[in-house]
Parts: sequence; structure tokens; C-alpha cells
Amino acid sequence: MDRIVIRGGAPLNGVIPISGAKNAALPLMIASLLTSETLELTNVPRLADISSLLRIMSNFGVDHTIAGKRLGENTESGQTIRLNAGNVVDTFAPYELVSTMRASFWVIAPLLARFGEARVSMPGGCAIGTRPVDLLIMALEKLGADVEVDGGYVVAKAPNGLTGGTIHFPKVTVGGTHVALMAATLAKGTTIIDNAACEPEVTDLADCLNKMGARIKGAGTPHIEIEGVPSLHGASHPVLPDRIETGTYAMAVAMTGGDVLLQDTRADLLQSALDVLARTGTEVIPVENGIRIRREGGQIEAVNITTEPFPGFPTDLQAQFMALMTKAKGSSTIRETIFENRFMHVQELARLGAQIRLDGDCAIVDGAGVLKGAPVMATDLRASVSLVIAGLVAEGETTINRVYHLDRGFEALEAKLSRCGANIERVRG
Ligand SMILES: CC(=O)N[C@H]1[C@@H](OP(=O)(O)OP(=O)(O)OC[C@H]2O[C@@H](n3ccc(=O)[nH]c3=O)[C@H](O)[C@@H]2O)O[C@H](CO)[C@@H](O)[C@@H]1O
Ligand SMILES: C=C(OP(=O)(O)O)C(=O)O
Repeated sequence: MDRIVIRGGAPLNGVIPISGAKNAALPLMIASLLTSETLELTNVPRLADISSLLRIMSNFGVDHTIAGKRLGENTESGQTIRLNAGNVVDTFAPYELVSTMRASFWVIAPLLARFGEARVSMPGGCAIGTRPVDLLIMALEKLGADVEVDGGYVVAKAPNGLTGGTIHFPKVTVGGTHVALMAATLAKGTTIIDNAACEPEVTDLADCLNKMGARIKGAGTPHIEIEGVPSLHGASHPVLPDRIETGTYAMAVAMTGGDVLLQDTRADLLQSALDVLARTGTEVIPVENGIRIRREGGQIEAVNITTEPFPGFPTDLQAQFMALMTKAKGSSTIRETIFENRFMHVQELARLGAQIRLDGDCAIVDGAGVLKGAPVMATDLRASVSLVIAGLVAEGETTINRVYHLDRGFEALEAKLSRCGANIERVRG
């Protein structure tokens, strides 16, 4: 199995192009199931999760073409994927295909809305908590679906089509909001989603659905209204920049010191995380078409954070921020409120010498310690990249095993970092 080897100590200087967002591209690709016409998506990142979803879509009979150059061949990094669900032959999504990631479960919504039935395995994804799908099922039931869970599969039926209704989410759920949006676009009448997720990826999905002929108002706020339409048509849509990849490289630069332009991204997608970064003593300078991150000398200041739904500090940047805090002056408290088991990186950071204590939903990080390279391995995507950030400053060699997690969510990670001066390589095997 491949591994990433890092020799720590080099500052980062240069330009890092930010890819399209994995967590936007996945629901957008799934939305292609809502129409028999072609949906063209540009700026799609090259990631294992994208390939896994394409396999699931092909299994339904969705045709696709991929075009675009690889990072390094020219300045364009994104690929263009055209999906056509004009000849869907199956509405069954098997365990082997769905269990590798969370988002694949969301196919249940467009399949049900357009074909009146779907049988989809319970999802997989990062091992960061129990991650039930009860609220997604509730949303479909509110739109008139008959849903049963049988042998690890969710079987949903609406032979006469879905009907608009009011969906109140008792807690904010990104996946639940994606599912409710997609299902409601083809439901008869009006649907209200209350306490909807406000994440930029939800807004991106709603924007694309509106281009396809949907009638959605209020996306990006907790109150969304959808007027159902009988059918949707083809469209072309660019995937928004990856705010988690942006924040990850921003934290890497804060950690190593240096001066890096994060290109093709937007500060408003992660303002709360950038505000926190500024409080650590890192310069955050929004520029045209990107964000410049600079820290030349000086201490990293300790800052306390709490993860929250958007626009709060994202849970998907919690592990990376913890890595940064292992080198801060003083102690910082990191509270995780979204997932009950998202501290799996703590014991691996400890192998590198980090001093972190767990207390319920808080991790207390004592900074300013010396990190020393070691073999490490993580069980989820963002935890894996937190080990990369720590490895960039650890003395000696850090080897990160199980890199398939990184390949799920970070396009050309080694290329992007090594071009800015990091001593990082992938060892195949
Ligand atoms: C592919 C993708 O976009 N994944 C993101 C998505 O995951 P995902 O959509 O799975 O996360 P949710 O927002 O749904 O989960 C938020 C919380 O709600 C709970 N919950 C959710 C659904 C449900 O039916 N019942 C329930 O109790 C979850 O266990 C969790 O505690 O949003 C998360 C929160 O920003 C991110 O960390 C993930 O990277
Ligand atoms: C948790 C993540 O992904 P998934 O929801 O697919 O597990 C993530 O992108 O950080």
C-alpha cells in the first residue's frame, strides 16, 4: 500500500491552486439523476471519492465523459464531467459500492423523486461517529415516501410521486438538507425546509438545481422553500472551491511559516477559520482570486475553538487546527460538537510527541512541544491530513500509512506541497 514520507523543517513558499470541493462535487453529480438531459460539471477534483461515485452512477446506467488536464500539465487543474441519466436501468445501490463513503447514500433522493423507488445500502464514510440516517429518512417520509430499513438497505417507495411538505430538522444536517432539496425539486407542490444547513455546498447544489429548472429560494439560510416542478433539464455548473482544502493549506503554512498564495478560492467560504488563524498570529490577506497566507517568524498563539455548523468553525478543519496547536505557545481547548468520535487523530499526533488530553467533547492541547517524526496512520480523511501538517514541522522522518484516506479528499497533495518547498513524497508499494 502507498505511504507518504515527509522530512520536516522546510517552510512553505509559493502558490497552491485550490481544487473544486469534494463535498460539493458529490451531491452535484448525484443531482444529474434528476433529469434525462446532460449535466455538465466543471472544476471537478480528481479524487477517489469522485471515481467511487462514478462507479455507482454507471451501475444505475448513467453515462459519463471526463475531460480535462492534470495538475502540472497547464494552469487548469479541474476536470469536466458530463453525466447523462437518460437511460437509467436500475435504482439499486449495493453495499460494496455505497459503503466506501457517506455521500453515495444521497442517491436515494433523486432516484425516488424521478423513478418512484430506490433501494440503497446504508452508507459508510469517515469513522467519526455513529452517523445515522434517521433524519434523511424522516425528510423523505415528510414528502410522502414509504421507507423501510431491511437487511442493511433503505428501501423507499413513492409510486405516485412525492408531495411537498414541511421538513423541520431537529439538528442541522448537511446530508439531510441535500436529500430534502433534491427530493423536493420534483415533488408536487411546495416544500419548506426549516433549520436547513447553510453550508456553501448546499447553496452550490441549490444554484445548480435552479439552473436545471428547479424553483428553490432561501438556500444558504436556515429556511428554504422549494416549489416542485414536473421535470428538470440539463445545465452546466462549476463546482465551488474547496474550503476545507483551502483551510488545510492555510494551517500548513501557519505551521511551517512562509508565504503562500492559495489560488482560485474565496475567503468568505471559511471566514470563521481564517479569523481564528489570524488570532494565532498568521497573516491572512484576501487577494483577487485567492488568499495569501504568511507567517514569517514569531510564535504561534494558542486559540480555543468550538466546531459548529456553517458559518462557525468547520468540524472538517478541527484535526488540522489541532495539529497547528501542538506547536502553539500555551494551551488551547478544542471542542468538537458535530461528531461524537472525531478525536481519532489524537493518539497518532501523540506518537509524534504532541501533548493532548481528552475530556469529554474537548481536547486540551499543550503547545510548544517538540514533534519528532514517526510512523503514523489515521482512520479518516481530515485526521490523515492533520498528520501531514504535523509531519511538515516534525524533526526527522514521518511516514503516513493508509494514504487512501488522503486520496479520497486531497487532489495532488504531494505535488502541491512539494512545489512550495516541502520535503514530501509518495512511496508506492
Ligand atoms: C460528504 C459530505 O459532505 N460530508 C460532510 C457532511 O457530512 P454529513 O452530511 O454526513 O453530516 P451531517 O451534517 O448530516 O451530520 C451532522 C450531525 O447530524 C447527525 N445526523 C445526521 C443525519 C441524520 O440522519 N441523523 C443524525 O443524527 C450526525 O451524526 C452528526 O452528528 O457534513 C459534515 C458536517 O459538516 C462534514 O463533516 C462532512 O465532511
Ligand atoms: C467526513 C468527511 O467525508 P464523509 O462525509 O464522506 O465521511 C469529510 O469530507 O471530511
